[in-house]
Amino acid sequence: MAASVAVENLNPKVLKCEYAVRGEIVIHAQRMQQQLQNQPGSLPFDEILYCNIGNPQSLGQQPVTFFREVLALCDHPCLLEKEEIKSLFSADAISRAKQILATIPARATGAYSHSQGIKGLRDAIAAGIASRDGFPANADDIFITDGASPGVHLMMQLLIRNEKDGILCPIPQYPLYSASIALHGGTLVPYYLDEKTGWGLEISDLKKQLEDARSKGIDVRALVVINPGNPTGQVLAEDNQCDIVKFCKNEGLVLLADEVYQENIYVDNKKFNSFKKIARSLGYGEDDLPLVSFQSVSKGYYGECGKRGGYMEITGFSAPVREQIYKIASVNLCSNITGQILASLVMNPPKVGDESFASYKAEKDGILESLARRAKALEDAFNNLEGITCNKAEGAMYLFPQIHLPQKAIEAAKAAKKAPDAFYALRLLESTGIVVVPGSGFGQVPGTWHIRCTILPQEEKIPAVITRFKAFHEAFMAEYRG
Ligand SMILES: Cc1ncc(COP(=O)(O)O)c(CN[C@@H]2CONC2=O)c1O
Repeated sequence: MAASVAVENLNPKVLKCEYAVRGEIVIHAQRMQQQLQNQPGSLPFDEILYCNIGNPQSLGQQPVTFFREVLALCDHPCLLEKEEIKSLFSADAISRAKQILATIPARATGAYSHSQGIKGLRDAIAAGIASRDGFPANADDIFITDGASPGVHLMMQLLIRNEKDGILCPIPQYPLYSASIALHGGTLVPYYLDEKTGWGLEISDLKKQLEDARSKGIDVRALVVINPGNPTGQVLAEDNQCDIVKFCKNEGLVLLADEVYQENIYVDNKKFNSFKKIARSLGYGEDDLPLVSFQSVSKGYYGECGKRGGYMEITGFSAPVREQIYKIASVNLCSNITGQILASLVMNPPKVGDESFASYKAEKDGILESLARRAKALEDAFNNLEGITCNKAEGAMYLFPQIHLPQKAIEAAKAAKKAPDAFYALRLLESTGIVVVPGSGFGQVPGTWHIRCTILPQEEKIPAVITRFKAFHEAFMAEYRG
């Protein structure tokens, strides 16, 4: 009997969806990793180096002690009754855990919570936002989510009615956006970041792309901005942000501000400004601009990807629309409580004077300073190689070098039925065990080819990554030089 379920009879939106961060190169790497385990010594390297995904703790980064102390105590509250607890946990972690448990009905982290998240934790998140921005934030505007991803999907589900609804997205973009737009049957309206100006965003290009889409009957609903950028690593200048906010207000667009890398800033001449702060600084209030700000516990210096925590702050929507957003959130009942607690902690870390502040700050600074050194070392290494140009990683966790491939390599890729950058990434993997994502997985100016490489291998491994990469690249270019 023919299979009742086959690719041919699946939802075409699922078939259209792509997510390169865990695509064909990574699948091939996992097969090679299995081979290394079964047949040690059978490949020209002894380990696979996953530089494809922003997953810091999988590459050895340690979690922040204070956050984990609080999580442990919240998940096993009877520990708090034991006398020896004082010798095992810091006093401020103990008091923070008690404070958090007091906001959880029945002190039960195993119970469903409010569909937006536990009110006391949303209060803490709102207080953290207000402290960061210098403008008020409201707990009722916060939806705590299982990472930023579900928040993005929820907003695409809300805004996209059919393929005539468009979402303006940066190119290169983080493929959650193209995947979610495809899954919800909408249209991605691209705006190109300018590699020559450090991935700058030109309002004139936004306007041109918007008008072009509208001329084709596309109802453009929203503008996605990823700041700091993934895969591009740029941090937007404040005046550029002001122009973006004004553009959205003037064009009647929802601003979807992806700010998951807000703590990952590596250059002294840039700082993170939330779009909420920019909008309020321009005098725009609730009635001027629908703005959704996404945050996550997966990035920053905490890197708690697997705990699945984050939030979206929703402002500028009418009460009836907010009710619809709440309704969608309630279908999933609630996000996981560990992620909720962690989201409140990253927005309210230890302060000066707290017992844990010194150790917390040492851990935080140590991680961020090391990330900055790794970013610089890899950027310099890429720029010292023939046929590679690489913009600075001002923030986030990635470098996105352009590979100027010889024509012969492009022809070889064509013969292999692969995009040139995927062909290059596969050869890199097979030769060195280094896993990167081809630029075609993020979108790029036609005729340019890139790879995305994380800055996450532990610092002591970076020289080996550079050595291996350099040897491969020089051999590859020699093989295909015209
Ligand atoms: C810009 C951006 N937004 C949202 C997310 C989703 O994060 P969470 O759902 O975990 O909160 C990521 C994850 N970064 C992916 C995952 O690792 N590498 C990446 O490019 C991201 O880079």
